[in-house]
Amino acid sequence: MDLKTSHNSPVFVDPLPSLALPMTYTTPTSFPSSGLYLNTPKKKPLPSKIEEVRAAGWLDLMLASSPPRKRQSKDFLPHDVQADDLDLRYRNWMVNYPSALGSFEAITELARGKKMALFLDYDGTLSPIVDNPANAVMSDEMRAAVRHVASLFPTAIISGRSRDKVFDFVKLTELYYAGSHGMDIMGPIRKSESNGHHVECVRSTDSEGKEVNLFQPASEFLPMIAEVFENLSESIKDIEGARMEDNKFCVSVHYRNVAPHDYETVHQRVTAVLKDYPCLRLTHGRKVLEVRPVIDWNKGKAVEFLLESLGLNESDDVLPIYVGDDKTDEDAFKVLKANNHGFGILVSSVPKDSDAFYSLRDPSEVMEFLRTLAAWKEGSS
Ligand SMILES: O=P(O)(O)OC[C@H]1O[C@H](O[C@H]2O[C@H](CO)[C@@H](O)[C@H](O)[C@H]2O)[C@H](O)[C@@H](O)[C@@H]1O
Repeated sequence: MDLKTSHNSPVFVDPLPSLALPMTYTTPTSFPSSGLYLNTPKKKPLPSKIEEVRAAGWLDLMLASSPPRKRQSKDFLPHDVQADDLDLRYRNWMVNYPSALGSFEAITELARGKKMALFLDYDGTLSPIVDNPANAVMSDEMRAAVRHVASLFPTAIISGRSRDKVFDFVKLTELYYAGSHGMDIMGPIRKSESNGHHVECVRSTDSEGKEVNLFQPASEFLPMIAEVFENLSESIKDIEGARMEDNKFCVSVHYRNVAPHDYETVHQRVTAVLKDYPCLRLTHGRKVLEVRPVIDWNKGKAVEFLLESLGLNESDDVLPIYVGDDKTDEDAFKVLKANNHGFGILVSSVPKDSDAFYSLRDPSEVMEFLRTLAAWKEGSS
């Protein structure tokens, strides 16, 4: 999908294969009017051949998504040779994406004399990937490591989950939280009232009564998201292992526990429901299809927004670091790279292309990195 609006308007480019739709759709009765909203042009029916190719693209993504966890991959590998091959490929890949732990000295060189700001994804970064999303708890050790860095640097968690849910897992009041892929941000009261995004914030209070800014650029989509959640739940209810998750401004359709021969059915059912919702789009994460509003907002924009709120956006003496494992985190890596302002760290145990600069293998390495960062900061101040 490649929607480009006229000059001065938001641009949204989605690198993923387009949905095999909409063939036709009805205009929703309540049409969100947010300035961030991108009008989807009416599409002509596509020839069925192209539809098949596009659907096949999604199927490939669904099959390839999310590497098996370590224990499982050993079960699948018939020979140690294959494990060695994987390891060799990983080590070759690390030439381009060096370990943030192995390169810690270089990172501290970059950080010297600068204010650091930390942005952390949740699933797959602070908690390991598990079969049931409700069980993706954070360990006490990880919580202590996050609390420690948050006492030393401004720290935010930016997750695809709803903000409330991610807070329930993390339970730390000293952080900022952005849920629903950045569409629900509870951040500090902005230092400057001028804002390049021309967005509106609402004053609110956090769980401790502290004054905060609440920014929800997709709030007009809430009724539509609630409706699509119901329709999708109904539509996939007979697919064994498929699971819905309500993330407030977006919806997840999980297929981690679905048999691979049913992946196509999951995709078909989801796209069939979405035909009636042209202002919602589908993206793909780790064994999850994510439905969200077509607005020009993502984790990258959330990082820019939070940096601005913290008064850290226009200064050369700031080093933002974003740690994440998923495709949606790439938007944040891209922003830091494009602005030449800080860098991303990709959490991955397999080689993959990324706009991150460094890598870490898994959440346990993330924890070690956070601890090392805190120890360095304390030792240097
Ligand atoms: O931005 P994130 O914090 O990484 O959230 C992205 C999605 O994460 C969760 O799903 C993923 O983790 C689950 C628990 O380990 C796993 O079961 C699932 O297969 C993964 O895709 C979350 O449940 C989703 O709603 C988020 O969109």
